[in-house]
Amino acid sequence: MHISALTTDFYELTMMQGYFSNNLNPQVVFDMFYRTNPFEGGYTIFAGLNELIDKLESFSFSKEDLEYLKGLNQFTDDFLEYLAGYHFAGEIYAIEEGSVVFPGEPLVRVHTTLIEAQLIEGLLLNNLNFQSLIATKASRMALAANRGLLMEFGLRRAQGEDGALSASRASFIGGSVVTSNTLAGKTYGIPVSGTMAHSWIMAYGSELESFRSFARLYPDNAVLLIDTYDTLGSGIDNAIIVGLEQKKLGKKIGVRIDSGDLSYLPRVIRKKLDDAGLTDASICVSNDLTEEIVQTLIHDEVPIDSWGIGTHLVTGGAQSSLNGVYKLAAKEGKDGTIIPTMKISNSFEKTTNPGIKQVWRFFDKDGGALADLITLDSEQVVTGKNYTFYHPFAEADFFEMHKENFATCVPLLIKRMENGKRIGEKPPLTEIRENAQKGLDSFHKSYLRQINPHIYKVSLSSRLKKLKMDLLVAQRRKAKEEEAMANQ
Ligand SMILES: Nc1ncnc2c1ncn2[C@@H]1O[C@H](COP(=O)(O)OP(=O)(O)OP(=O)(O)O)[C@@H](O)[C@H]1O
Ligand SMILES: O=P(O)(O)OC[C@H]1O[C@H](OP(=O)(O)OP(=O)(O)O)[C@H](O)[C@@H]1O
Ligand SMILES: O=C(O)c1cccnc1
Repeated sequence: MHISALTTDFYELTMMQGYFSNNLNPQVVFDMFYRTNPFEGGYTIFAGLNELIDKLESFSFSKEDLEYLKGLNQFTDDFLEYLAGYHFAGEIYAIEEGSVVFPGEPLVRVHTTLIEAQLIEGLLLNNLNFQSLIATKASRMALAANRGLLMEFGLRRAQGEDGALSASRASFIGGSVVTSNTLAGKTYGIPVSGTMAHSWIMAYGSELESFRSFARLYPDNAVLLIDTYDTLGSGIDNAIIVGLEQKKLGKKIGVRIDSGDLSYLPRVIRKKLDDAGLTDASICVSNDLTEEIVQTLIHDEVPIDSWGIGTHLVTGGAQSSLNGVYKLAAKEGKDGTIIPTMKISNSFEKTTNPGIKQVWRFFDKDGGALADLITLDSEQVVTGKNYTFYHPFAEADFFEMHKENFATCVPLLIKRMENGKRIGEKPPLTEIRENAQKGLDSFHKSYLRQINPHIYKVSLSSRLKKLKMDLLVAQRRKAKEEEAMANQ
């Protein structure tokens, strides 16, 4: 999957040229993390990683790309020559794609040279932010639908056809079952499916004739759209006529309702289908569905078997982006040692966590997730020991994780790329999807609920907390000394 290395913010290139000409190119570690869960929810599904790895493997500048850059008259021949030979040669540590993740945790660690690390920021954030947003939205919709059949119909409403394609991938990871986007079927192996448009019915002389024709053509997947003229006046009656004909052939039908009161209509239609002996006919609904509408309909026990959702699934609806960022966490000093770095902000919440870090997830004996601990990578976390979990922002808050209270602890960041190449096999999308479903199952449902979810605790180890505080104090002392010097 070749992506031009011009897929970068222009300031990366100007900074890179500066580093290049000043001979400033130490080894660095960048972290990708996000600060708040989307949709006011309690979690995020991490998605986009394996596509990012594919893209990084071939991220390079073509001859035309370099000519374009030359034409901007801002780059030296030496630097352009360097770019001509550029390919990503770093290491990537990342949490497994499909995992349930939380704010503040490093989801990806990039270990490479400063110049290389800078170039990939836009590509990395674009892939991970968007796909994680949509996978999370899909999982919320699938949970709201009580794991009912979620059909992704987003192509016509997504942000560009490329946005539609990656949204189909992410949505499948999060919990949709089929896509209407045929290219997503071919590209990712997602099952494709669909019903029929109003134009099908309107193209025929009669609604009945159009239903009959479709059912004969596609006897194993005939979902008849019953709201073109009059849902209760003609649509359902014609669907029942065709349904009974198909039943004699040993086939079942479905109906789709795309307008009207989606709480009232399915109940009436279910009764009519059942009374006609078509108890196995399915009911699909669509029309600007949101997770809130889905949840309300499920709560009201409306008899719906499948949900066709486009707009609010593939765009994120009310929230159209995830706020993932990419920050320098460590750099190589002059003597080759690794120096932890942090972005110090006036707000403690925006102050980053320094150093090369690991994330450990603690589980109880039944496999239930208890809390996550961010540690320095050099720390060993084992069972049979007590751990103090420090609040990431509230300086005086902590709790004790006693050794009797957890059964296992697992490191989440694993090396996925070395020398710019993927380690191991690329997992099939179905495996990533299963990982997401298994991950969700390991959390108490209070963390997953749509409104006011319980806050899952992500904490700092005592060593990481001490490093952070030491760096903060050192930085403040330095600032005070500089101020005093300036006032002399
Ligand atoms: N992320 C965190 N890391 C460490 N300590 C935390 C964190 N969040 C909360 N605490 C501390 O843990 C204790 C319990 O926290 P809080 O009251 O927020 O959670 P709770 O919802 O009541 O607890 P629980 O989830 O155990 O039911 C408090 O002392 C609090 O300061
Ligand atoms: O509503 P969404 O969640 O985006 O889902 C996709 C919608 O696309 C189709 O409608 P179409 O574009 O034909 O317009 P319509 O609503 O007028 O039928 C379909 O009938 C759904 O209603
Ligand atoms: O197959 C369908 O029913 C479908 C596909 C895309 C958009 N709306 C509906």
